[in-house]
Amino acid sequence: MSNLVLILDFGGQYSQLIARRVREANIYCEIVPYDYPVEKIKEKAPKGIIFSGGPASVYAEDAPRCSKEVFELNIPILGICYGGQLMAQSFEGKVSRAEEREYGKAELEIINDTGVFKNIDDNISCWMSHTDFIEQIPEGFEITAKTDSCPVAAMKNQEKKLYAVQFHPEVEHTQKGKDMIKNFLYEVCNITPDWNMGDFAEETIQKIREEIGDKKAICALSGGVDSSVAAVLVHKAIGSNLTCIFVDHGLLRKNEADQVEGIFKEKFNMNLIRVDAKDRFLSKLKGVTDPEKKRKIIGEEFIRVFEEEKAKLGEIDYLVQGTIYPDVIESGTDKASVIKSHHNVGGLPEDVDFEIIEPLRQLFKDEVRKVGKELNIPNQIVYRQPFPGPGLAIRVLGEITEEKLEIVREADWIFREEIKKAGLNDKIWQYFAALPDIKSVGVMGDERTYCYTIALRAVTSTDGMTADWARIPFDVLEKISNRIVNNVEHVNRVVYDITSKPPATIEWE
Ligand SMILES: Nc1ncnc2c1ncn2[C@@H]1O[C@H](COP(=O)(O)OP(=O)(O)OP(=O)(O)O)[C@@H](O)[C@H]1O
Ligand SMILES: O=c1[nH]c(=O)c2[nH+]cn([C@@H]3O[C@H](COP(=O)(O)O)[C@@H](O)[C@H]3O)c2[nH]1
Ligand SMILES: NC(=O)CC[C@H](N)C(=O)O
Ligand SMILES: [Mg+2]
Repeated sequence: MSNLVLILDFGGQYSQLIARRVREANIYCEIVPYDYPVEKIKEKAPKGIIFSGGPASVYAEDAPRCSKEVFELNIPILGICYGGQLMAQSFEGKVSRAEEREYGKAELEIINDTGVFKNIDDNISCWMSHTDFIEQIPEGFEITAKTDSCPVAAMKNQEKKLYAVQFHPEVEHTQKGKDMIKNFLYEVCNITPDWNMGDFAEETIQKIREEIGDKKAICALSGGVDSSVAAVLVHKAIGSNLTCIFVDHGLLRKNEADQVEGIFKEKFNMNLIRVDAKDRFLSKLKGVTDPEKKRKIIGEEFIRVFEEEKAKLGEIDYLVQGTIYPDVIESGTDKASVIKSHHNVGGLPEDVDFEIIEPLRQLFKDEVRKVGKELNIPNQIVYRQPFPGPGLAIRVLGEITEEKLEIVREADWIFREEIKKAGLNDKIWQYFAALPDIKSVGVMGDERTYCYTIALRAVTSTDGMTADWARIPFDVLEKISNRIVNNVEHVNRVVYDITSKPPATIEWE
C-alpha cells in the first residue's frame, strides 16, 4: 500500500469515524494503539498520522502517550481533541482543566484559513466534547481557530506540519469537518487518493483465502445487507467450501423466511441450508422480559444451531458473520460502555466451537453497501432496510408470546406496505412496528376495548450510529393508523415515536 495513513487510537469514541472519513477520501488507513512502536511506524512509512481523542487528561500521570519520536519522523500529524492536547503538551505548551466544559455544538471562528482550514468559511459550527483545553500554545505554533469559551480551538506549526483541533472534525455535526480532514490529507500530507471500496473487497477476499485455505466455513446468513456481503466475499475466496445457514427463529417478519430463501436461491449460486428453529428459540425465551437477557439467549441459541449444523456437515472450522462496527461498539469494549449486546457480538456465549470470521467488522453500514455495489450484489439486497438478528424478540417489549408476535408482524406489514405506497421507502433508513407492553382503553363500535398499543418507529440515518425520526406526512400516518386498528386484532391505539438517537436508540430494546 503506497499511500497509508495511520490513526493512533487514544481510546476515543470516534476513532472508527476518523478511519471512515479517511476511507471516504479514498485513502487507505489503519488504526493502531497509541503506543504502537516507532520502529513499526517507520516500517509502514505512513504519509500522514492522525491522533484520536480520548477520555484521559494529558496532565494525568498515567495518561496514554506515544513516543516523542513520532513527532520527529517528519510525517504530518493531525491531533484531534486529546490528540491535539497531547501535541501541545509534548512541545512544552500548557494543557489545563477548563472552568467551563464544552459538549456539543460550538461556534468556531477561523483565524487562519490555510492548511486544514483551506477554503472553509470563517464562521461555522463545530462539535466539541472536552473538559481540558490548551491554555498556552507551544513555541513555533500559532492559533488558527477559537470559540467563545475555547481560546485555542485549533493550532498549527506549518513548518513541522503539525496540526491540532480541539473539536471533532470527524463527526457529522461539524460543518465542513470532512473537508478539513480532506485538506489535511490532500493539502498538508499531499496524498493522491488512490484507494476505493473495490480495493477493500479485493484485499479482503485475498486475506480470507489465505486464512481459510482449503478448509470449510459456514456463514450465518440472514438475507440482510451485511451477511449477504460477507457471504459473497467469502464465497469469492473459497467457493463451494462455504455453506450459508439461514435460521428461521420464529422471530422474522411476515413472509420473510420464504422471501429470503427465494431471493437467495435465485440470485446466488451458493450452498444454502434453511433451519427451522422456531420452537427452540421460543421455548428458551418463554417468560423472559429483560432485553439484555433476551439478546444473550438469542446469541447463544444461534451458535448452538450453527454447531448442530456443523456436526451434520462434517469438519468445519470457521463461522462467518456479517458483524459491522456499530454492532461492536454498542456491545461495549474495554473502553466503551454497553449500550445493548448485539446478538452476534456481546450476545455470543463464551464457548464457541468455531474460529469467527467477520470481514466487515470495521465498516459502517453505508460502507458495506458500497462494497455490496462493488460486488454487483442486487440493489434489492444492498438497499434492504436493516433488520436486527434478534428480530421481533426486541420489538415485542417484555415477555414474548405467539399472540404478540402475530400482532406486531401484521402491524409491521401494514406499515411497510403503506410506506412503499407513499413512495417513502428509499427516503427512510429503517421503519417498523414495535409492541410496547401496555394496554389502554378504547371504544370501538360503541363498545369498550382494552387492548394493545402499536408504536411506529421510522428513522433517517446514514450509519445507524445517530438517527433522527422521519417526518412522515400526517395523511400517511393517518392511513397507517386506521389500517392497523381496523385490521389487526387486539390493537386499539397507534403512536408514533418522535425521538432521535441519541437519546433513544433505533430499536426499543
Ligand atoms: N436469521 C438469521 N440466520 C442466520 N444468521 C443470522 C440471522 N440473523 C442474523 N444473523 C447473523 O447475525 C449478523 C448480524 O445481524 P444484522 O441484522 O446486524 O446483519 P444483517 O442481517 O446481515 O444485515 P442488516 O443489518 O441489513 O439486517 C448477520 O450478519 C448474520 O451473520
Ligand atoms: O444484528 C443485529 N443484532 C442486534 O442484536 C441488533 N440490535 C440492534 N440492531 C440494529 O442495529 C442498528 C442500531 O440499533 P440501535 O439504535 O437500536 O442500537 C439498527 O439498525 C438496529 O436494527 C441489531 N442488529
Ligand atoms: N474528546 C476528547 O478527546 C477529550 C479529551 C480530554 N479527555 C478532555 O476532556 O478534554
Ligand atoms: Mg439483519
